Amino acid sequence: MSGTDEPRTRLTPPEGAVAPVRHPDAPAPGELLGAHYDRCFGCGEGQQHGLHLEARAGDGVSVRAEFTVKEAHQGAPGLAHGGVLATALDETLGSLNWLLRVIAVTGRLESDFLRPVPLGTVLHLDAHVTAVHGRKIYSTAVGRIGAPDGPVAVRADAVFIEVKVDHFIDNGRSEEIRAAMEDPDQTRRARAFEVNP
Ligand SMILES: CCCCCCCC/C=C\CCCCCCCC(=O)SCCNC(=O)CCNC(=O)[C@H](O)C(C)(C)COP(=O)(O)OP(=O)(O)OC[C@H]1O[C@@H](n2cnc3c(N)ncnc32)[C@H](O)[C@@H]1OP(=O)(O)O
Repeated sequence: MSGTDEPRTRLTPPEGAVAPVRHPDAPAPGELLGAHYDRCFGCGEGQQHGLHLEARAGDGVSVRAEFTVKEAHQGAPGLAHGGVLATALDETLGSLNWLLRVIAVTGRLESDFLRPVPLGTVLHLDAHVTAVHGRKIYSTAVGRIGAPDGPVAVRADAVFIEVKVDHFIDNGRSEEIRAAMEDPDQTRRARAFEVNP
């Protein structure tokens, strides 16, 4: 990557960036996206202490997600851990890529923590893609306490970088890759492997 860039400029879409285009086969607004991997710490149903975050498609290239802060997610007593909240933002922002039908990984994630988030809170997250430039996907998210119009507790800006499926094959552990490929869940398989537009 262009290592001389200042961190902040890396979150600003460069000249020539374009508006994101929702894929024609993207799930309809309101539709549940489902997990991309059953062991994902963010969205997997098979990850006992994971966030079990549920994201739904929104209009355009946007998603809405919910995450309930559980006992295993604490940092300070009775409060969500900041890293866990960053994970919820990361997962929500990452799920946007399914509406573009692109596989992408987080390149940069910058978070603001504005209010403490108590255990038991349902965090309502809203995210959308702001721009695309080559393989770079720029997005932003906000998380509110208790209701879709609740007080803002967290927000983040991110750049995701588009990758080929080979990124996971070359870097992941073969055991888990094999298991993921054999997953009988159609949606998960599609989200992981069949993303060619
Ligand atoms: C058959 C089995 C298959 C299994 C498939 C499973 C599929 C599952 C489906 C979906 C998975 C989604 C998972 C969601 C989970 C939530 C999201 C996460 O937490 S992801 C994990 C955390 N992130 C990482 O682990 C990235 C680690 N980093 C890297 O691997 C590389 O650095 C990578 C790929 C990001 C870039 O490396 P380069 O060599 O490909 O590309 P370069 O040339 O360096 O960069 C390309 C462009 O991007 C910019 N860029 C790169 N890094 C940047 C950064 N950190 N900030 C800003 N811009 C960056 C560069 O400046 C360059 O821009 P210019 O084209 O020159 O304009």
